[in-house]
Amino acid sequence: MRRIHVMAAVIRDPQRRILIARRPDNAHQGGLWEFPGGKLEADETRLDGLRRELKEELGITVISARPLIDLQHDYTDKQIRLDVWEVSSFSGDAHGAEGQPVRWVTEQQLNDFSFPAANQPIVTAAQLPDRYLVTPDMDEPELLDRIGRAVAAGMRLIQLRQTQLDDAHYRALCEQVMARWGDQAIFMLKGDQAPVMEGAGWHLTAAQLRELAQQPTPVRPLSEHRWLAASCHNAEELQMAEALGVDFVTLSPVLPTQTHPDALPLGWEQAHALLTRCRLPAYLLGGLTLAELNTAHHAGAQGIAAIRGLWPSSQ
Ligand SMILES: Nc1nc2c([nH]c(=O)n2[C@H]2C[C@H](O)[C@@H](COP(=O)(O)OP(=O)(O)OP(=O)(O)O)O2)c(=O)[nH]1
Ligand SMILES: [Mg+2]
Repeated sequence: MRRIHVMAAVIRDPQRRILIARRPDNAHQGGLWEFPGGKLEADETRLDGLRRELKEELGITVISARPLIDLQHDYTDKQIRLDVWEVSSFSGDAHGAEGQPVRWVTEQQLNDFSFPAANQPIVTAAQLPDRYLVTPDMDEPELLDRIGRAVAAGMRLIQLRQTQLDDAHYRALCEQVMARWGDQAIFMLKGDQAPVMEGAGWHLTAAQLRELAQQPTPVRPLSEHRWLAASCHNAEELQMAEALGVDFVTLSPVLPTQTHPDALPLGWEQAHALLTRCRLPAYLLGGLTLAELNTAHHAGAQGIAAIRGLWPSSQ
C-alpha cells in the first residue's frame, strides 16, 4: 500500500484558539473532527499543498506557518503520513467552504472532541509549547527567583532537575514551586516523588522508561490527565516511550553539552531520521538555544529543551 502524504494545520487565532472541522459522514474517518487539510499533490511543496488545502476548505490565505508534528499512521484500509503545520497568521474569514461544520476551541477543549486514531499526538503537540526549560542545580533562593522570572516571561513547561538535593529536600522544593506557579506552567518532576505530587507531571529517565516498558504487561504509570515524559537517546527508547503511552519525549544529545561531556552527539541529521519514525512530540536537547528553534521545527521536533539555552539571565 502506498503511503498517502496528508498536509494538515493547527490554525490559531490571536487568542490561541484552534480551528477544527468535522469530516463528512461518508469520508474516510467520517463524522470525526479533524485538523483541516488534505492530500499533497505530486510536484507540490509541503507548504504549497497546505496553502492550497486551507484555501479550498476554509477560504483562508496562510501568512505564516511552520512544521508542528509529522507522523505516520497505519489504518487497516490506508497508510497515511500526517504532516501537520502550525498556522499562526492568515488572512480571510475562516469558514467551512465545503459545507463542513467548523469550530474555534481552546487547547483544553480539544480533549472533548473525537478525532481519528492517528490524531492523539497532534492534540498533545497543539497543547504543548515549543520550549521546555530544564532547571540547573542552584541554591534555592536564586532558583526560585529565576523560576518566577521564567514563568512571568511566558515559560509554560519546566522540568525541576535538582540533582544535588536528597528526596526530602527535592519534595519540599517541588511543593513550594507547585503552590506558587502550578497554575501557570506545567512542572515535570524527576525521580520517584512525582507520582504522589498531584498536579505535577513526571519525566522518566531512560532507565526508568526501560524498566517500566519491560514489565510483562507494561502500563502507563500515571493517570491520563497528568503529563508523562521520558528521556530518549535512540530508536529503541523512542519506541518504548510510544508503547508505554508517554505523552512527549526529549531526544538527546543533539550537540555536545557541558552536562554530559562524554555522550556522543546525535547531530541534526540523525536526530531528524529518528524523529521521522517517532510519533510522539519530541523536544531536542543538548547544546541548543533559541537560535536553533527553527532548525529543530524543520527537523520534525516539537521544539527545544535546554538548561542554559532557556534559563533567564541573573540580571
Ligand atoms: N485533514 C485531516 N486528515 C486526517 C486527520 N486525521 C486523519 O487520520 N486524517 C486522514 C483522513 C484521510 O484518510 C486523510 C486526509 O484526507 P482528506 O480526505 O482530508 O483529503 P482531501 O482533503 O485531499 O480530500 P479529497 O479531495 O480526497 O476528498 O487523512 C486530520 O486531523 N486532518
Ligand atoms: Mg480534507
